[in-house]
Amino acid sequence: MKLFTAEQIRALDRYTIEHEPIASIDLMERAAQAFTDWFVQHYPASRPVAIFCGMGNNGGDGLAIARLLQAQRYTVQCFVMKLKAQGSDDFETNLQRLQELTTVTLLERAEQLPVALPDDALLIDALFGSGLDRPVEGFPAQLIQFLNRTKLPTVAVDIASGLFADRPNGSGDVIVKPEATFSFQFPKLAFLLPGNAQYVGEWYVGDIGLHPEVIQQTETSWFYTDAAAARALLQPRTRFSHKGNFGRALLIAGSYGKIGAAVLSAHACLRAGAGLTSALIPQCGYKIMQTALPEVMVMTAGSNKKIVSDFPPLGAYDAIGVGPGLGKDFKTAKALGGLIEKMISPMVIDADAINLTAENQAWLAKLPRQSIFTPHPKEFERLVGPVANDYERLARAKEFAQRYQCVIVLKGAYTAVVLWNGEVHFNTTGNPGMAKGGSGDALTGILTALLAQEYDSATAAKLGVYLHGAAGDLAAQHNGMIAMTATDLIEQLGHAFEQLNHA
Ligand SMILES: NC(=O)C1=CN([C@@H]2O[C@H](COP(=O)(O)OP(=O)(O)OC[C@H]3O[C@@H](n4cnc5c(N)ncnc54)[C@H](O)[C@@H]3O)[C@@H](O)[C@H]2O)[C@@H](O)CC1
Ligand SMILES: Nc1ncnc2c1ncn2[C@@H]1O[C@H](COP(=O)(O)OP(=O)(O)O)[C@@H](O)[C@H]1O
Ligand SMILES: [K+]
Repeated sequence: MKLFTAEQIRALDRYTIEHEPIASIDLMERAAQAFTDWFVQHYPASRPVAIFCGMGNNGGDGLAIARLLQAQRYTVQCFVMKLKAQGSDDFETNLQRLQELTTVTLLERAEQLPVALPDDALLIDALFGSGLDRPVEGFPAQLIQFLNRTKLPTVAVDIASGLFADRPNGSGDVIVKPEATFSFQFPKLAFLLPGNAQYVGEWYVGDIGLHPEVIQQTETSWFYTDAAAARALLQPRTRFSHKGNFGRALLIAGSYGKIGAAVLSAHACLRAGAGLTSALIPQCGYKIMQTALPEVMVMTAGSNKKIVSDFPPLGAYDAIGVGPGLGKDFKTAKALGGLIEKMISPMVIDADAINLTAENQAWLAKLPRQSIFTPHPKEFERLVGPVANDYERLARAKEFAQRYQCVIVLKGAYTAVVLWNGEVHFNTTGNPGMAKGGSGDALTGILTALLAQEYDSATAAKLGVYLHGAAGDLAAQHNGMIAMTATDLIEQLGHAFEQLNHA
């Protein structure tokens, strides 16, 4: 699915108005109706509702929502933040329509705050939408601070007031903190960035019927991978397949005390469908791996029993994943540098292999094209240096992926898969139960398995990240987010594939 900037969404609105055609006031009514339909499913009519409206089209939505909720027997109080004499045309029309039914309270200055609200009120924030063009100051900021201080559950219309849809806010910006956001047609880029979590809450998207043709034609480099998008990436496994079709995968992982990382990544590799899974691990892990995973072929190499310090010829493998629990011994580093020089097919580079690459930046030029890096935010900063905010992180990842023709998987909630062609694909699966040691090791195994099955790097990364999160979601259903482990996630991979197959 595509993601668009606020400016592009405005253009899509305009095109729809002109070509559907539909009057802009009717498009606003459609948006307000979509919000209202969602709202009545989530919040009971027994709770009083207070709606705070600005004077642009977001405020116009708020006024229409007030009228529609009243028709659904909600008790609604409506406030308009009056900053100027005249609002947008559709705001004014909706103001008139509402005032024929009920009184609207105008808020113009700080002395009118605090506004008395029932203890069980639900707040709807329709002060500013995607038309926000500067940080909020003065009276609007005081009003937002008041709303946040009430601690009453708040739902944002389209986007929380004060939050920029597609560029960074300043650290002191005043922004509504909603428990949920209901957005029109598309999620905003801002929703997918970790720094904005408190300004988004749970987000939902409602279809308002923007013109499908123009959505298809409008170019973007931002996407998100939902079930339909992931389903389209899946290759069928035919009746006549044999293990040779599904590739030989190798994990290079583990060190003394971290053999578990090697076991987890090899286990995930098996469950993600590699034909043959091998592991190159330190000698001290030999029995552990053979016992834990009899399906995995194990090699040990090097004189130091605690680390992997020597790589035998590895030409026989279709895909190699390196890094989980590997450690950063200088002998390991030397062997890894040699491997990177020799390899020609894409590799998965995770954890300590990322940290070692960060310390040996000369390797980057020699890296097989289309290799996949899987850094969490700290590992990414080791690779490229400090970044100031989520937007800069994405920009730096794009630069890096383009320069070294690789894929960067920026891990976190809404993991971003950044491709060498400049595309960014946000993942939609996963949950905080995965923020636990071992989840990342599982991802490395999955990606290596998909590369071994001849998925190209971009597809492997998008599909693998989706399946990893989907398996994490199933593990959370069965074990709960608190108790679930990386092994639980891996054991759900089969169900995650099945679920996707039938999506
Ligand atoms: N036809 C459309 O364009 C549709 C638009 N919709 C709604 O329209 C919204 C966008 O409407 P608008 O473009 O009118 O924008 P807003 O409603 O976000 O408000 C923009 C107004 O606020 C002013 N403003 C911006 N930042 C400010 C600040 N920091 N302090 C004080 N004033 C500030 C602007 O100068 C402008 O007058 C969307 O978020 C959505 O809710 C929906 O009704 C769907 C259809
Ligand atoms: N809140 C969250 N929502 C979704 N996925 C998450 C969340 N927190 C962590 N994850 C996922 O869990 C994995 C953690 O990986 P990583 O940080 O490398 O941990 P480890 O190395 O301990 O396994 C990543 O794939 C990340 O995207
Ligand atoms: K809003």
